[in-house]
Amino acid sequence: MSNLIIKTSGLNYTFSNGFQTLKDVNLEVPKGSIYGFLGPNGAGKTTTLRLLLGLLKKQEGSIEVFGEDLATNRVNILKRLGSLIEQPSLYGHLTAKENLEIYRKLYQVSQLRVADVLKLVGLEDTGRKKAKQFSLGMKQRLSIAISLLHQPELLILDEPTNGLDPNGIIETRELIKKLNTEFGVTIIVSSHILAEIEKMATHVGIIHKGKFLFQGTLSELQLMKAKESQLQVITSNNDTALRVLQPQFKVERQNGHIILPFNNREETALVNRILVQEGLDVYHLHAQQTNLEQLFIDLTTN
Ligand SMILES: Nc1ncnc2c1ncn2[C@@H]1O[C@H](COP(=O)(O)OP(=O)(O)OP(=O)(O)O)[C@@H](O)[C@H]1O
Repeated sequence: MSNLIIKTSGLNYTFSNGFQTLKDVNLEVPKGSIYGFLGPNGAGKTTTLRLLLGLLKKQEGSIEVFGEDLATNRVNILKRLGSLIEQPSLYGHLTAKENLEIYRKLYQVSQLRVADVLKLVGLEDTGRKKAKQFSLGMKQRLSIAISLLHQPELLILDEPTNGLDPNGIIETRELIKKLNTEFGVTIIVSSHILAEIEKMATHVGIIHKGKFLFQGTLSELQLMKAKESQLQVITSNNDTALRVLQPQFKVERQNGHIILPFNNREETALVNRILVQEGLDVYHLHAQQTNLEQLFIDLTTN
């Protein structure tokens, strides 16, 4: 059996106004991953996630979740997943426990589970405090607690850190990581902030204008881009440096620097050795690590 928890093939989706939002989306979420689903606003993330939950009716392509066809096994599939697409209604005048108690009854889950999820999201000590007095991060953790009541194997979170203050963002991110590493929950989390995904995802899918631009592990993404990274060099005599490096490297002059492709640290050390052996002073030797933010811009503007 495949190790994919979600697999879509050739998903297309057009809204009734004729706007094609998704174009041949092939989403592959491996079991056990934190899958960062990245894309700028309007890229098609929410539409994709709503399709996965059966909240929008599929038009073209196929959707498999847990190896089962969503079209024919929706109820079974939904029993095994939790989601936070729109905020669940929290009752401001009730405590965390009382809020959970309401949803527990709705989902027909054992009473014992309330204490479990409260602990899981770190709200076990909130006692009589009402939800309306919670910080944004605490409210978000309570919302996630609700989606965890029925012990889902898969969690689908649409922009869970959106609108949170920095503390709330950290709390939510740490919770996502904990659910994944300690409890083995596979999580697909959407975001338009690359740096955010970089801090928690194991796998990444980048969507832009309804099309996938990249899908793979976070390190594959970094590796792909690192190949285009550059090493910047400034020495006491750049003409000489250019001459001695030329036989071995593809060197160029640029704005008072010398630049060459950055491949690995060993090559950086070799460049340094060659220059020093030539009697040059090396003032600056800097590998311009491609920052994923830049990559995101590259990937979405091409
Ligand atoms: N009900 C609708 N009718 C028509 N167009 C829609 C509808 N819902 C969304 N769209 C359009 O589909 C595109 C994708 O929207 P979607 O919400 O999936 O994007 P997103 O990546 O989740 O972005 P955001 O973070 O802004 O929600 C957008 O251009 C949006 O305007």
